[in-house]
Amino acid sequence: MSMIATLTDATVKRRGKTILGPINFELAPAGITIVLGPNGAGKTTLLKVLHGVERLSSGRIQWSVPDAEARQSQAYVFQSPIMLRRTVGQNLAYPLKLVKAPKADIARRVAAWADKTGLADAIDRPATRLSGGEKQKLALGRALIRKPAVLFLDEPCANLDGRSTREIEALLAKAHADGTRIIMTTHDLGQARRLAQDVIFLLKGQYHDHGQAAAFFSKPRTAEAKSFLQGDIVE
Ligand SMILES: Nc1ncnc2c1ncn2[C@@H]1O[C@H](COP(=O)(O)OP(=O)(O)OP(=O)(O)O)[C@@H](O)[C@H]1O
Repeated sequence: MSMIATLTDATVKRRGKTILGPINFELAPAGITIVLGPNGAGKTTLLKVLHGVERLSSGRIQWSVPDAEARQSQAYVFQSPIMLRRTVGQNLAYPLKLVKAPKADIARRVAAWADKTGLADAIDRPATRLSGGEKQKLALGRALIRKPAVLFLDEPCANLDGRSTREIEALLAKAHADGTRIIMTTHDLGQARRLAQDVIFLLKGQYHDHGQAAAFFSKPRTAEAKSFLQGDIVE
């Protein structure tokens, strides 16, 4: 299922201050979109708005399917994933239990995803004891196990070593190849270059630029985007 999101004057205000918007754009139905921008630019807020967990102060967001259906077919991976105080296998099984999948189906898919995430040997271990990289892979497996149409990720590789980062990027590339639409934030420009098909560049809560990744990285259109890519402080 492909879904398009349309934002119309989408604005988020907190304590009287506008932290996002007004933003107008249409999110294409496929691909890997990377949201870039300095700290506090509104990246997390935009992701939450798209997923429907951050309330708009004004304007609207409309998915091309009814809201409940859109939410059902989306998954969100937080920067610091919350693990259930249960085993790795039970964490993977959780989203399938919520939708009352048949037991045999759950067992089969949990085994497959433990394998895909490199956690097969840890399947009976408490999830809270995993390393940071393992937790993030588990969170990703738990998000992908229902094959979401859209997957949001907020800095999925923050504080991870190169090996875990590479493994997570491989899982994301595979999910994308299997038809999941990916929208993620990262502070890692190398990662953005490796994964992005298009880039949304936010600045001070504004939708500053949006373009194909190759063009954005090789020929940024604005002075701010250029400075950002050079590693300068942009505010
Ligand atoms: N509940 C809130 N109340 C007040 N201000 C908030 C709230 N949530 C976020 N903000 C502010 O809104 C701005 C945007 O925050 P957001 O987390 O979306 O930015 P970000 O681009 O994801 O930042 P970072 O790269 O640091 O994660 C920041 O200035 C933040 O301090």
